[in-house]
Amino acid sequence: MDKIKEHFSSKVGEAQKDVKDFISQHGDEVIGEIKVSQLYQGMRGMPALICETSKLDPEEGIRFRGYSIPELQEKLPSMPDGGKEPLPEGIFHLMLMNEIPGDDEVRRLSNNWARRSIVPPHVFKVIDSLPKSAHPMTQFVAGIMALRTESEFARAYRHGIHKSEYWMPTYEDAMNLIARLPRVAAYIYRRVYHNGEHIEPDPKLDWAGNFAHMLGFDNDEFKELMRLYMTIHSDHEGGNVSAHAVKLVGSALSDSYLSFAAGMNGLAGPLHGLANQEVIRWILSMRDELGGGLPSKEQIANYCRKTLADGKVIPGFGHAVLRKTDPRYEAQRKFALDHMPHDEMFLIVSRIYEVVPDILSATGKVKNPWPNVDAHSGQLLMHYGLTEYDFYTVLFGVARSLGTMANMIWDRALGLPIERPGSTTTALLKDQFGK
Ligand SMILES: CC(=O)SCCNC(=O)CCNC(=O)[C@H](O)C(C)(C)COP(=O)(O)OP(=O)(O)OC[C@H]1O[C@@H](n2cnc3c(N)ncnc32)[C@H](O)[C@@H]1OP(=O)(O)O
Ligand SMILES: O=C([O-])CC(=O)C(=O)O
Repeated sequence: MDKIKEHFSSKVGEAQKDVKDFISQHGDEVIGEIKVSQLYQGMRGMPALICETSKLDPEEGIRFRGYSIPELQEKLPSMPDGGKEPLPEGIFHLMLMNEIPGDDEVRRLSNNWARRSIVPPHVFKVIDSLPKSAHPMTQFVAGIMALRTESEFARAYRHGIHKSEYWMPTYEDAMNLIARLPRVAAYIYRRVYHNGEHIEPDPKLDWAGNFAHMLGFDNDEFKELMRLYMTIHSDHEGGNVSAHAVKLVGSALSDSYLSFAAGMNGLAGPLHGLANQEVIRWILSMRDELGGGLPSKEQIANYCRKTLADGKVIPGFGHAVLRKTDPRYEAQRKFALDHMPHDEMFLIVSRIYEVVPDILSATGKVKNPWPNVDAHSGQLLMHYGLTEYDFYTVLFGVARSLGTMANMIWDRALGLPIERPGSTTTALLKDQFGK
């Protein structure tokens, strides 16, 4: 057993007992009521899941195991040679172990993932069999499904593993998946946008630094951006579409590959992760229509009104839970202010921020007029030359493996059952409430 697994293993027994005792003491307490309207509104506001790794507060935004993003930027280890941004290895350790790691623990994770990172050749063949025009998320999901031949959980289950040990092969699958995703993602990027000129991994680099390297961006500032990007996109409590899909599919004891692919299919929807590519598409088409340059506030306002009149959403704004500017947006804005305050796209994104909330509020129906994480990420990537926005959601997907896989290991360790909520019909509800 590797040291990381041993460390996790030491936490399992106590956590199992803690949850069991808690349920036996408080299992009958009532935590809320459900309104009819919530059944028609995407179950908004109904606590229905356990997710230990992070919690979203509507006003404050995300906290990972209790820590806000600025706190993580201060407390999580960064690169030893003057790095400022948190290493994604650190947030994974925090989510899995519920402890802020030290430099040694983060280095151990980097090395562990580097050792696990070899992608079997058939995965590349599966990706190569798709047309290059297939959306990068289609290629990504195909690659993840092809990786499934390596599932240790599927193999162990077939051989009759005892249920108390499910978390062990799940840990192996989760760690292997996280280790291999950057290579799969970079392969897709180089295949589609750089004539298939692939770049070999550099196992001496950290996980995000190596990812940037394989994508073809060896500039140190871009690597720092990738570390921040991977950290802040890693998790957003349990109910968002991608995390919930991973959890739901995983609850049927589908392995990490099947479950993560399901989550990625959800992330590829334009109301969820794909919004980050839609933001850049929307800005570029606004700029084209206005003949280039920095649009005035009035021009942006007119373009927003036209978008709404056409029955479309303004991408990057609004949120199902948040009721203020997303702290992930703020972290990215700070990165832009520190590194590229005069970048034209940044100035456009900033001006959009000044205009859109009033326009969305004026509709009288949008519950949160403020920007979310997706309103900013594309601008930062564009600045460093990663301009192929159809690829952006793949980056988001690689990051989301950290939270969803930490959760999956815990779900198996706690022996959580198959998910099976009830459903009802409008006719039955009408009967219940006297028509
Ligand atoms: C990583 C992430 O997934 S972050 C979210 C990324 N998605 C986007 O940025 C897409 C744009 N935003 C949206 O579509 C929404 O705000 C969502 C999907 C994020 C949240 O949806 P909901 O919780 O249903 O939002 P809300 O309750 O405020 O919706 C009420 C109405 O306002 C509309 N609305 C919400 N946000 C927007 C927006 N940005 N532009 C236009 N209309 C909006 C909804 O479409 C809905 O209209 P309807 O009553 O005609 O159907
Ligand atoms: O929380 C949500 O519903 C969407 C979101 O911001 C995320 O998953 O990062």
